[in-house]
Amino acid sequence: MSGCGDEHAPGKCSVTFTSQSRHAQLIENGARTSRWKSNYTVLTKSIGLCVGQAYQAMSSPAFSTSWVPRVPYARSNQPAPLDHKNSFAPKLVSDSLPIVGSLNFFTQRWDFFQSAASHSPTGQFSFYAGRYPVIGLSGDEGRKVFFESKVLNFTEGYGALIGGSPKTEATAMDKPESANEFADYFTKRLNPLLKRGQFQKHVHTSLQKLADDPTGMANPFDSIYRIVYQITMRIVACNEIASDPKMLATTLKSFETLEAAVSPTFIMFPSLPTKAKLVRAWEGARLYKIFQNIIDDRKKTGRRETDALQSLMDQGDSTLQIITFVLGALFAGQLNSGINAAWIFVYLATSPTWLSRVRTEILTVADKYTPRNNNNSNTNTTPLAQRLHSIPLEAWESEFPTIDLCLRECIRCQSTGAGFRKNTSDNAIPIPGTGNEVIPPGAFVAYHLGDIHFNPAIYPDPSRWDPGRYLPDRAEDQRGKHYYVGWGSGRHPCPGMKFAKLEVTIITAFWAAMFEWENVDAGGRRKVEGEGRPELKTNWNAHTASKPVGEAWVRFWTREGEKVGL
Ligand code: HEM
Repeated sequence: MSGCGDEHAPGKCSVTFTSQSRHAQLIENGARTSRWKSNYTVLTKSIGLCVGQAYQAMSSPAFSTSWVPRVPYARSNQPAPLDHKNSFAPKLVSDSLPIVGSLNFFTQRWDFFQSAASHSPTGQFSFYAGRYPVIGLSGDEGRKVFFESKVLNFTEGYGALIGGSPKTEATAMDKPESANEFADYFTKRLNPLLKRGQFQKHVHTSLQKLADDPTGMANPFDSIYRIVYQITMRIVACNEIASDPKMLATTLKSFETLEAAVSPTFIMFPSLPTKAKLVRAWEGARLYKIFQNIIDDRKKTGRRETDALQSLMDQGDSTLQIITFVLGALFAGQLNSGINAAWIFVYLATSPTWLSRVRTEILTVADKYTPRNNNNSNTNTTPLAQRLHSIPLEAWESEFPTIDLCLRECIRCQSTGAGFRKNTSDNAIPIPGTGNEVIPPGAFVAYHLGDIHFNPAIYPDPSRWDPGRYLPDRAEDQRGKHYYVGWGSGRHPCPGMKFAKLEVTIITAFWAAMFEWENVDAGGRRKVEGEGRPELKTNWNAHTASKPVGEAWVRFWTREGEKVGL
């Protein structure tokens, strides 16, 4: 494999994704001897194919080399067809076409999962996504296997079924849990960055700019989404981009193009040069180049900044590790955090009860850290938003349980996608409760989060946004194992949760402290909506958290009396 350190490998070498820094070092050495060759390899093998895949990018801390012996098809790039006669794979769905497999998996994902599960006697089923054999899991037992099995590989599952090809002969075969190593690496890098994040300052400044807009109208899926992007860029990446509106816009556009460039044909025919693949290679290369130029410039000129990029460089991380961390954080976090941060405002506008609870919480915490004034009267003229600057990081993390409930419920309502894994072991994995059904070696596995989150038996009236579900008297999420999987569960909990919660909590608190708002149509007319039932609809067939169906507008104005507190 060119440009990936062949010269270091006595045997066959392939590009895989592991968290082994030794491997990253080999890549770096390769890059020094043949920079263009290496860039090209990274571009095609890593950025073009993988950066557009949020989870896979997150799980690829280093574009590393490995040379492992040839292995059976469970580990090969050629998926073997399911053998229903001998392997006890669950029932094959009826709409499986040659070559393309089940088209509804691509076009009507949630409908497809529901229908397939309901037509199988055990609730488990098989289908093909293009040429990939997939076992669809559902129900308590299916969910347990999905989230708990040690031999189901996270990276390879997402790699193939989000778009791109699974990695061949991956070291993950020998160490199925290598993805966790990355999660550890990621958490170690992320946590110190959060400490000096100065979130409040950045959020307040961005919202003040929004307040200057004379129309008093905003699309939260645009403005809040951008604020999340800018903060994420500041916390996990570099000042050069975060402080430059033009670079922010360019990189966000590349990110969105990459994110959108997933087509069924891309998954069905991963080796064909489809348009989606070319777009991803092109945009991925642009992003890669932008970061590489910044790193190179700092190294060449000795210029230093106080930002995440600098601390990663100072810790001796390689360029590839840095870029993988930064892009990985953006791809795993931006969509989920940006979309959910925007939905919170839409939902809160429908619910005076929860908005009032949120405001009470904000005021209580503000009062705790910045009493209204010394003689304890209500005459403090410091704006509430200003007072929020004194709240310490630890308090933002732990003293906003109401906002946390609101976010938790947003995530449940927006969990439209499926999770993926691959059985990379040589053994069939039994699915308990099905008699003898198994996940054959080499098969992919899919679990739709809606199976639990949209289940009316677990979450009554599931399309209604209702944070009270999680209060102790109802505790709908606590009545069974993995009943709430919005932050992942079992073997792959989300390492970005703390960061995402912090971001969303601070944005929500500042927004609610500064503004009143209501959901309106494009002409500014107020929508008539039931509590927790916005007119905007979620596309439950979407593949990830996504912008709502139809245009989303809020009309907002500065809070009366804001200057004297609530
Ligand atoms: C509201 C925001 C977020 C939500 C709802 C969310 C949700 C999730 C979920 C459900 C998983 C598990 C997927 C599975 O089991 O198949 C996951 C994993 C992951 N998330 Fe998040 N996430 C969010 C934000 C972030 C952010 C901001 C980052 C990084 C900065 C991040 C990084 C990751 C990584 C690296 C993994 C893979 C963990 C592993 O390899 O074991 N996430 N996330």
